[in-house]
Amino acid sequence: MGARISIDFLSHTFRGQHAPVLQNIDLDIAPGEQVALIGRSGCGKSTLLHMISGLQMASDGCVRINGSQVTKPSAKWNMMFQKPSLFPWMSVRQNAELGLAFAGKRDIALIERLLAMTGLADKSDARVGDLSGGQQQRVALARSLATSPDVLLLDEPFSALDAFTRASLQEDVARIARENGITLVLVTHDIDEAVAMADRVLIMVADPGRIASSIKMDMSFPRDRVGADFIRTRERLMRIFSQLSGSVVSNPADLATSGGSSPQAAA
Ligand SMILES: Nc1ncnc2c1ncn2[C@@H]1O[C@H](COP(=O)(O)OP(=O)(O)OP(=O)(O)O)[C@@H](O)[C@H]1O
Repeated sequence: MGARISIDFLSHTFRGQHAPVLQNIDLDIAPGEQVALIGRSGCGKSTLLHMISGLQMASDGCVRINGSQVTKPSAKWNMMFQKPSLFPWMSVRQNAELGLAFAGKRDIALIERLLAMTGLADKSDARVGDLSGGQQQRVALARSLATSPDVLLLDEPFSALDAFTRASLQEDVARIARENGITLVLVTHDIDEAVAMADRVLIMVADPGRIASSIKMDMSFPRDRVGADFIRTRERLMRIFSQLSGSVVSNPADLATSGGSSPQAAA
């Protein structure tokens, strides 16, 4: 079942630097909620995600998952990155089993179920090195799910994929997380991705990195990307984003470019 993530007045300054990269992040994410973090390049999204995962500790404040302070990574809150770190010479099944194997466990039936759930049933014995980028991301997803995580933390996991593969993975990950009650935090540059997957979108701004706006996505799942609700919501997000960053965002996938002055307002 999903976990509650509480972030209490978290601030961070990297060693050797004067200005904080993150300042006073105060955030509560409900169990099973799916949250997308969007913001210009360099505003601190990945740093915040790494702090939620326990890969990095904040200089002030803390992250708690189900009330316990996060001090190190855990198989209960799994990260997925843009590049899935898989063993290319091993089979899909062997890679999917790795998370469990590290925990000293084996559950063949579970792995078969996860491979079916992630659309890899007919690829179990294939060598991972022979798969496409999208299929490799599916293997990484199956491996992450094998330890029954409470939380999935996704750092631009689909950004290297073509548009069709990306859309199908976005739908599958959102559905699987929903069906299993997993809390999901997604870092993305892509407004469409945020609207397609999230219950709530958080807009981060830079200098110092902070959450400037929190917007609920009031739409049912699965989301119809060409429907009026989707298009209206995407335009509303782009408008809020443009106001906050002081520069026009005309393309839903163009937050990757840096720029925009330091915003003050919170929508
Ligand atoms: N280990 C580090 N030491 C010093 N500065 C760092 C370190 N890691 C990140 N930074 C700086 O912190 C800021 C935020 O980086 P971060 O990667 O969190 O941004 P981001 O919003 O995820 O960017 P992007 O969207 O481009 O991935 C950047 O200015 C970056 O240069």
